[in-house]
Amino acid sequence: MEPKNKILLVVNPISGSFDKANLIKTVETQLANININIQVYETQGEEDKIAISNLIKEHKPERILVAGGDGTIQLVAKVLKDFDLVLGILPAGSANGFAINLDLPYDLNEQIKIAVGSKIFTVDTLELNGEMCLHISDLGINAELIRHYEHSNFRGMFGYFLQSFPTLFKSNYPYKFIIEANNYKYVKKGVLLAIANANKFGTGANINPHGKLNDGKFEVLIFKKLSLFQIIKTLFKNTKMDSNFVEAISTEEAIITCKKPIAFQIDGEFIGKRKEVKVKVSDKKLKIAVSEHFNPA
Ligand SMILES: Nc1ncnc2c1ncn2[C@@H]1O[C@H](COP(=O)(O)OP(=O)(O)OP(=O)(O)O)[C@@H](O)[C@H]1O
Repeated sequence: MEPKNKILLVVNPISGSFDKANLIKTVETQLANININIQVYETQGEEDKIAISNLIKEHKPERILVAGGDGTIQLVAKVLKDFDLVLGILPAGSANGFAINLDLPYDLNEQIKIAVGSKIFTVDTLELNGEMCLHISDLGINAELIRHYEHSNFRGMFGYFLQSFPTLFKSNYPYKFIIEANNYKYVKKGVLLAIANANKFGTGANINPHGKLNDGKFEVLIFKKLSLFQIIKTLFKNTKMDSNFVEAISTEEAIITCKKPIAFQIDGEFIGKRKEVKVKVSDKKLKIAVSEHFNPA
């Protein structure tokens, strides 16, 4: 019998430091069992957007699956701005911060079932200086850390830890941020300013308890000081944030400025140093396949 559907699977071969051959085989086998044919595209690290876009135009898949980390999900999400297609996610990055917010299971077979399933969740996307952001971006110490990490040979969570020590010593924190939002000008000092569409970092830490992926808003979070105790508490999923440590501004639009250029990252990808970031909720939404039990609380 002719396979009834076609699915495009976009795989990042280097994300999360593991070989994707087994993953691809498992997806192929499981979907062949339900008569779905897949086409695999392995990212190259350049010109991927145009290649994926051309594959969609040529083969007209009914759904896109992505196996990679936040950077790969974001890459595919950018392409999907031009197509009305649902995205299924097979988390295969080092931190998988965005997937954690969607409560996807750890088991690959379960993930595949969900990725081709019928429950769809529509999420907001943000525009930061015109660039798409799905999850969390920041200015300051975490972006600095990602910059060092990208220049190192380590991938995976361990890389973050190794890089954190030189980063902390080299940074010029605290920074002074001016945030124009809700018809108000806030002047704040902090080590890190995060722009959060979602509420959880890749560690599972709930840094933004008020964040909802589909509320038409985002939060600007100012982390005031580098407190080892607070950082450890945050990493262990503490949901009550101490206002001496972090402050949140909820808004639909914001202009963030600082006197000197500060390290800036979007969804885990280092962008460069910036003095101004303009943020707004985009009118482009993203449709994602989620578990039947998913509740966007
Ligand atoms: N074939 C390739 N060779 C080298 N780099 C690649 C290739 N394909 C994609 N990339 C790079 O991979 C990065 C995206 O990785 P991604 O964020 O998905 O994984 P990760 O960093 O392991 O996970 P996470 O973001 O969840 O921590 C991008 O910088 C992209 O340029």
